[in-house]
Amino acid sequence: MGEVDPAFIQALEHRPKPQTSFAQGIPLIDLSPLNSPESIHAATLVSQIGSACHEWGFFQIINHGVPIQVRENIESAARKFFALPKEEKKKVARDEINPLGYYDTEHTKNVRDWKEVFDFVVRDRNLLPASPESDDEELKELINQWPEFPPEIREVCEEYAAEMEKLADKLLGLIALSLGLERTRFSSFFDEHTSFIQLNHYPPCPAPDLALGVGRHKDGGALTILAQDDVGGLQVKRKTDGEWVLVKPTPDSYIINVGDVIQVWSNDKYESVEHRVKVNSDKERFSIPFFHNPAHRVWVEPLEELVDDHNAAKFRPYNFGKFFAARKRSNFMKLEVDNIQIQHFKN
Ligand SMILES: O=C(O)CCC(=O)C(=O)O
Ligand SMILES: [Fe+2]
Repeated sequence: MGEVDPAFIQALEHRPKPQTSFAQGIPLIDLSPLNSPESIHAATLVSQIGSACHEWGFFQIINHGVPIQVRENIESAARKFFALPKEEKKKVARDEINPLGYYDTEHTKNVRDWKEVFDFVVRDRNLLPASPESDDEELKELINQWPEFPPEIREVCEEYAAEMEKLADKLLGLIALSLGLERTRFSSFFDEHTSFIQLNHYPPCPAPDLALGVGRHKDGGALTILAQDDVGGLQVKRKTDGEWVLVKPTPDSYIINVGDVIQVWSNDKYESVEHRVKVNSDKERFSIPFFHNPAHRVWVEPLEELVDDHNAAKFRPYNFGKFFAARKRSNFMKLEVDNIQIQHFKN
């Protein structure tokens, strides 16, 4: 196995096949009708979003309204930060008390990911349950740790986060409409949202056929908005045939995916789809996901409008904060048990 620590090695059935071509058919959706006064265009957009959520669980958007400069600023700050010596990055290392900051030890399904990360929350000093235990009512504050270098990092991250909140609001409105609900149906769940942003760096890997940048997983929040660079590596498990397909990078676009919470709210009409990240032996890759999560107090369950006598609720309610705390703990260290999944709440 040469230079690669066995902690990174995927089981045989999860190793990526060599793959050079990009997938066809992942929907590319133009959001410009949102700025058009003609509602006919907006109706087409809503149906495109609905089909994409139903058929793929993933889509890309263009003309999304996020200024290119805001994205370039955070991308450039991320490159500068990850280029620092490890000792410098470790000055803002996360630990068991504070889960935010820098780390290079994430595990997905108990195999180590080939990446380094800087995490921050969008609402600083936000509250989350202190532990996943249901009888523990203690809450803890999430506090961002900002690096000293590059000096602009805090400002550009906060500017980017504000744009992501606006975009997420628009997307949630479209998703609500596509389910036949009011545009603002989801709004109250996000009043004190626990959304966070990750700066990801995937260094070149000497064993790209054995390790993964991020192992297969589903996102546990409501919605993810991902900025990926032009290297490529994100693979989605295509619903029609279960094949892992590579998402083609499109300049100035964002990749959107439905998370577990929308799967539950929609009572399985939309599905949170598995995905993973392939690494590369010669190129490093950067990506920036924004994970839009409800407030910790929210009990996630199928929406009453989408449940009736013919369509029973497929999930029992679960508390979002406790779910999130359980996920965070299993990412932090290698555990002997599988991490929590919405399947555990299936009726
Ligand atoms: O880097 C990427 O392309 C995706 C990362 C991802 O899926 C995640 O962090 O949840
Ligand atoms: Fe993900």
